[in-house]
Amino acid sequence: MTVNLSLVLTLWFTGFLVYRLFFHPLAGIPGPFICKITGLWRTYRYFNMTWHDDIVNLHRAYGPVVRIAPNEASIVDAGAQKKLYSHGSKARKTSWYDTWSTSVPVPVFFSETDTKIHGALRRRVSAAFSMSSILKYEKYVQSCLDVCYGKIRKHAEAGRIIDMSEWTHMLTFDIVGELTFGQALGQMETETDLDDVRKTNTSDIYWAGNLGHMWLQSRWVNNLVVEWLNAGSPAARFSAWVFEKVIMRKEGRDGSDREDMLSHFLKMKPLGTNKALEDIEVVVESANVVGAGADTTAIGMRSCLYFILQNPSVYQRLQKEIDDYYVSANLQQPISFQQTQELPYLKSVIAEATRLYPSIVYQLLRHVPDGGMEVNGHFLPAGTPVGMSPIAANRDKAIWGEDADVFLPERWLEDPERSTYLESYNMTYGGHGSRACIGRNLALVSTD
Ligand code: HEM
Repeated sequence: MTVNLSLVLTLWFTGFLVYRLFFHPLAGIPGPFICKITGLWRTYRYFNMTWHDDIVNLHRAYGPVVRIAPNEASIVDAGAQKKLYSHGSKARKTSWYDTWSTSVPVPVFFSETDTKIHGALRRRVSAAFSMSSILKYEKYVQSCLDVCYGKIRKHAEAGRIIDMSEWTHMLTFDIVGELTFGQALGQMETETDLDDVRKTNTSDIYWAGNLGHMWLQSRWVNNLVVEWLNAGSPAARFSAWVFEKVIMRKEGRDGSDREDMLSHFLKMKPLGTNKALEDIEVVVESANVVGAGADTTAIGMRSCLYFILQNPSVYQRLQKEIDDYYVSANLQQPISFQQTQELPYLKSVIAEATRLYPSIVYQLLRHVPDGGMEVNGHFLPAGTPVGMSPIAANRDKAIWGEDADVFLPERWLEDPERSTYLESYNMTYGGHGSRACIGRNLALVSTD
């Protein structure tokens, strides 16, 4: 009996290996041997936080289509990019995104895979993210910048070392606080991680993102046992923090009397026709802004600072462009976002820095749409999970040229046609389709 069982298991395992290696629909796609057998290598690299290098190296080694797990291919290809991430794309998000929804009993528009429901969810909040809405809030962004500069100046004058990674993080959390809840989150004022909101949010993103490919996904960390042992899982603590803010606003206890994103969310129409808007729907949307907007924008700012400080000539040219503008416009107050749009070099430095180090580097997973897709001679059947990593796409030499890895703001200034072409392939904000970043305007106003 024991012999028979081990024989059956051996035969099953051999058949399983032979299928994955030779007969699977993705068998002909190149990639590391281990990835043809298991997805654990990719998941390990996600956890290891080296994916930004791994995925670029994989494409350099294996070409535009790489099998990164038995059932998953990574792509960098101009045609595929348009099919997956531009307007009118029929490609749906995969169940990897469920990892962001597990603790919430209502649809979340970041992770919703049904295109109709996603469209309705996105439409009801899109006005709050439009450029005209964000520009109405610009004075609150500026007030955060004033606090930031004032504090940094004081530390600099006292000869202290300033950790700009920390300051950009505090700054962007305060900005999203101003815009979402009508008040800064006290990060810069106290120079601490007040309420542990940054730590909780970072930990939530780390676990949810990395557990997305695993069975049970983020339930490994968002469950009653973890909550009991740890006074709340990261997601539960983060939601509870947002929930408290929503309830305080509803009960008039938060002291805010101005229009902000939360007031927009409280006026949203519920999705079901004869239902009342539930508090949890408002919590989800508010959490989206803080969760998806603060960390990403801080990373964008760090990318810009990194390249400016690494390149003294860029620093000098930028300084001159800004100084000249102040003189020619006889500007007495801080430059506004719309005025920064008249500074081509500044815009190109930001575009180039965030191209090379985009804030999100994981695979933006989609199912291949009906009819399948041909990429670089490989046929990918309909339904196959495929994805592009913004960093791999943004360093694709076929689009960006042999100098794709070089920081070259001038590439955006060569001629307007070339710059429009490059922007149409820029994946920093997830492409240009219906699932691209809704917070891009806020990110730009904060960074510029
Ligand atoms: C530099 C800053 C930012 C970058 C680089 C960035 C990048 C991205 C990317 C790549 C996606 C696509 C994700 C995917 O397909 O899996 C995305 C989606 C999204 N972003 Fe951003 N983001 C930034 C700032 C923000 C801000 C400030 C907010 C909120 C105020 C925000 C809210 C969202 C939301 C809600 C989605 C989901 C959109 C949907 O599925 O329809 N992001 N972002």
